[in-house]
Amino acid sequence: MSTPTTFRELRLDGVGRSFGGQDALQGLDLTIRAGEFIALLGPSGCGKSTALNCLAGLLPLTAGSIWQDDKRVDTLPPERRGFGMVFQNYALFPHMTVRNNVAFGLQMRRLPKAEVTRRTEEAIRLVQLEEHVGKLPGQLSGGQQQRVAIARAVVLEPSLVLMDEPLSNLDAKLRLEMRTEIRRLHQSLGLTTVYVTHDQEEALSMADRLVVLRKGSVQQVGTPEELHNRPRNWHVADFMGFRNLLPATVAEVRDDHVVVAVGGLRLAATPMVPLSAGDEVVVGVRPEDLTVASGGVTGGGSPAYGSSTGSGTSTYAAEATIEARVEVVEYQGREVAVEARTPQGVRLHLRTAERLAPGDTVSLAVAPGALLAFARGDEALPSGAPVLGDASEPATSRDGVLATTGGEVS
Ligand SMILES: Nc1ncnc2c1ncn2[C@@H]1O[C@H](COP(=O)(O)OP(=O)(O)OP(=O)(O)O)[C@@H](O)[C@H]1O
Repeated sequence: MSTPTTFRELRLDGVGRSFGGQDALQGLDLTIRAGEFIALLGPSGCGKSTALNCLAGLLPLTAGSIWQDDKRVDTLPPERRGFGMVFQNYALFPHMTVRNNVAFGLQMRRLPKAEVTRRTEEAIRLVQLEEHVGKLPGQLSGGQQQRVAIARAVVLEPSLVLMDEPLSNLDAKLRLEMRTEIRRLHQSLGLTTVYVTHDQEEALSMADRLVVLRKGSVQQVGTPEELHNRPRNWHVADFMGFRNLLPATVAEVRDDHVVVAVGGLRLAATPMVPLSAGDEVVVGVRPEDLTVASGGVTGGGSPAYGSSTGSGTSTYAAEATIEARVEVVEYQGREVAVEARTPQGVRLHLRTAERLAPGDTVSLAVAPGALLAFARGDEALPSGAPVLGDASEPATSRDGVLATTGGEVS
């Protein structure tokens, strides 16, 4: 089956939608190139589904326009846009077999019987459901049902496929399998796909480009690598796994980094925006970029993991370190997720293969370049953000600054 993409690009121009005067989506500018896989990503209520429904034609716009090359399409009804849709609730016809569910759209188009049969069989083969063609949806697993929904959408050879959290009803293992499956179909059929999810891992692993939304506004558009390495602001960073977000003050501006005062510590950070001394910022680092310094564990806690003197995993042992006391340890297979607190009251999240136990004291180092500094803005940090002691009074001298900029953030 070939799915000819019938446009070069689809352009959203200042697209907005409000409900009773409240903006659910505002000023969405986005150009989707044919063949791209775009993920709309963001927390619940940020406007992802609104954006998708505007694209689909299920919601009229209250601002802006949508263009397929030179043709305006936001004024067309859904059925004339030629887009395929796959939703979280796959809404298959329960009394129809898999074959008939997939064939239904083609029959509605009154295509010749032989063509309906040929295209239906091909779509079923693509989603690997040949053995199940005669079954009713109720006789299939959730993943198989979702495959039927995908076959039903792609059999119509849509110019654009819209997917709204299609995997959220599936268990963790199936979700992983279907991710690969959807990506494979996207590639092999040459589809153009817009995929809504709140799962950053899903978005990063599947999409060519991500659009991060927050409160109805675009925060950043970029490739997975760009968003992962250079989140534009701390809201995007929060979504990209920077679990440690701390309010801080810029103490000094140096050539390629800034020194920030944070919870009684002085740390070197990579500025994500131009900064001056005295600026209020948010600094962020991922749990996996906080490493336990060599020989940096002192036992003393409960034996949940067996307290350890730790052989150390850090390559930055020569640098200054942050002392913290382990409070919570969660087993996560090869690694543990740890919550620890500094004497100044800074709560930190880290991931480590060290066998830590609550009560242990650890010396932590920040991986070079991994601490990023963002403009503060006037919004509260996310709940669960580390708790601070006194951030205004650096306790350590200039010599105690953690050198974190040995490796540039690309
Ligand atoms: N029909 C509606 N009437 C009024 N408000 C609405 C309507 N649909 C959505 N909203 C509001 O618009 C905002 C964005 O909703 P939307 O469903 O697009 O978010 P979302 O990012 O898809 O969230 P989720 O992941 O929870 O589905 C929310 O504040 C929501 O309450």
